[in-house]
Amino acid sequence: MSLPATVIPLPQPVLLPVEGTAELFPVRRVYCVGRNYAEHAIEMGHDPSREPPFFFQKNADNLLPAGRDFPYPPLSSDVHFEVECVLALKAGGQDLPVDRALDCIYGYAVGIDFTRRDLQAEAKKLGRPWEVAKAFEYSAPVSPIVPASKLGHPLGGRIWLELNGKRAQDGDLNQMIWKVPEIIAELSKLFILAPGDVIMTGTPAGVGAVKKGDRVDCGIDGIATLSVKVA
Ligand SMILES: CC(=O)CC(=O)C(=O)O
Repeated sequence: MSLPATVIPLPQPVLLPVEGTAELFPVRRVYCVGRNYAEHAIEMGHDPSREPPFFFQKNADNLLPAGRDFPYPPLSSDVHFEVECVLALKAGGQDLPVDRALDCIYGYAVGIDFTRRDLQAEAKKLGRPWEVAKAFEYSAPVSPIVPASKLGHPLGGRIWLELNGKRAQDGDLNQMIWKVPEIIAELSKLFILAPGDVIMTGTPAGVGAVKKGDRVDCGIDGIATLSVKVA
């Protein structure tokens, strides 16, 4: 089928590499879970027993495929790393039951939710949205996606991040407050999920600032690793 003529060039699709194949994963939306690990909620000054996790979004074209440097963004002097387990969906729907949620997952990756913490603090103080802190250019480096057909659906696994070779974040996927099927079910109450959606599932404790020249290595044991230079 040929595409209709457009008045401006068509935006480029966002395509992520898939481990073990030359075929690519096309991205539709990027959802993120906030404060999904109790110790991270506490380090950010919140009580996880009183406030459940919540959602926010990044833009699809904020994803930065592996192998590229992360350019330090403008208008911030406090950019933080947050390592996360990333889900890539092959199916979606609305009001999905928890026991069908895993069927929606195409694969898993490790990613970083870079955050302009100073702008986030200001937004929180003023009751404003978080996009300026979260949804900026190149703010989400992500490893190649590993298909669940090869991996299965990991319930646990060490998730870690090293800054210049020193371990900063060290958690386990089994520490998530909302587990992966619950995240998908909760999100599908709010939005119609679809193939191509990507979900960043929250970060464990130990977040911290980067500066130009830093090297960030992160991974989820048994799933993927990712190395990013801050340029
Ligand atoms: C406090 C945050 O930046 C929220 C977030 O991204 C997370 O908890 O993960």
